[in-house]
Amino acid sequence: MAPAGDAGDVNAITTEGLRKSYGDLTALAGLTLDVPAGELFGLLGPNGAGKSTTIRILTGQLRPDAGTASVLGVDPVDDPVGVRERVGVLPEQESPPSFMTPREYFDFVGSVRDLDAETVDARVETWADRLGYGAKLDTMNTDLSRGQQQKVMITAAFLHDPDLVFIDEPLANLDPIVQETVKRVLRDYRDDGNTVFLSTHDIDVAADLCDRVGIVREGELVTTRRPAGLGEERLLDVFLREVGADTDALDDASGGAGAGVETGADEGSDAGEGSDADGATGHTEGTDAGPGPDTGAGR
Ligand SMILES: Nc1ncnc2c1ncn2[C@@H]1O[C@H](COP(=O)(O)OP(=O)(O)OP(=O)(O)O)[C@@H](O)[C@H]1O
Repeated sequence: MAPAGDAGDVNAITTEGLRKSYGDLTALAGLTLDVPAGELFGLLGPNGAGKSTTIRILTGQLRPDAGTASVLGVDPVDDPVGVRERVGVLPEQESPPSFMTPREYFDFVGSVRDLDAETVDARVETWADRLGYGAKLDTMNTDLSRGQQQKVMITAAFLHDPDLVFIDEPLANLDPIVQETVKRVLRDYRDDGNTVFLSTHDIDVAADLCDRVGIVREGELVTTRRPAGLGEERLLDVFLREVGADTDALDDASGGAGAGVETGADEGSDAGEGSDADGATGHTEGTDAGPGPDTGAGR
């Protein structure tokens, strides 16, 4: 774990002009962002906006076509293994291996992570207790519920005690009780001085959980906001405006709509037109009613 004093001192993640295309399809169109160490950051965007692509590049699974990135001071393009050694990763909808029990899976992860057996046992006990699935440690993974499998995957992502974790859609398909447990775990982890980078298309999750939210639209970061500092404005309103949503198509925007909305390419976004608070990151920083200007350089 990172020493508590490190929080906010440096950026855990920096990207500059990340671009990625799959054939003719542009998934990332120059994504620039900074995430300070010690922040619980959420990348929020509609389906297909480029969130998973961003995480895959930052975790060294995918090479960008252009642009630069630094993760805990390591370049994920030059040294993808170095990044993966330092961070925890929980991809969307990942399940533990069907032919193992959780305990066997953690032993496997521990050996890959070069952890001794005592350390693995102690950490597994702590995490299983914390997430409330200790009685299932020797049950086949296929016999676990979806929520229990997600808890196993969370434990695996945290097993080597990384300073930074990437989690793609952390609460998808989890019941409200498990969601609250996972939120608490992520907040506690942040409170210990570590960094969380999550992606979601769920505005309520982003608003409730994240210190700061970056809204991504068609492969570009169009604004960042601190949900706690929004005042009367709702993150939903900011999201709908920034992604250029066709609000006429929404039956009732105030009823939690927004996830999965279609983007209109040229409508309603002020991408790139607002004040650029830090001048260096090149993206629009939104009005921040929080403790100070949201420059992306501190919490
Ligand atoms: N391997 C691939 N080959 C071709 N196209 C891809 C590939 N991976 C992603 N894409 C496309 O790139 C775009 C961005 O995808 P990405 O998965 O990064 O979006 P996302 O914001 O994570 O979406 P979601 O919220 O639906 O998971 C989408 O249009 C997607 O169809």
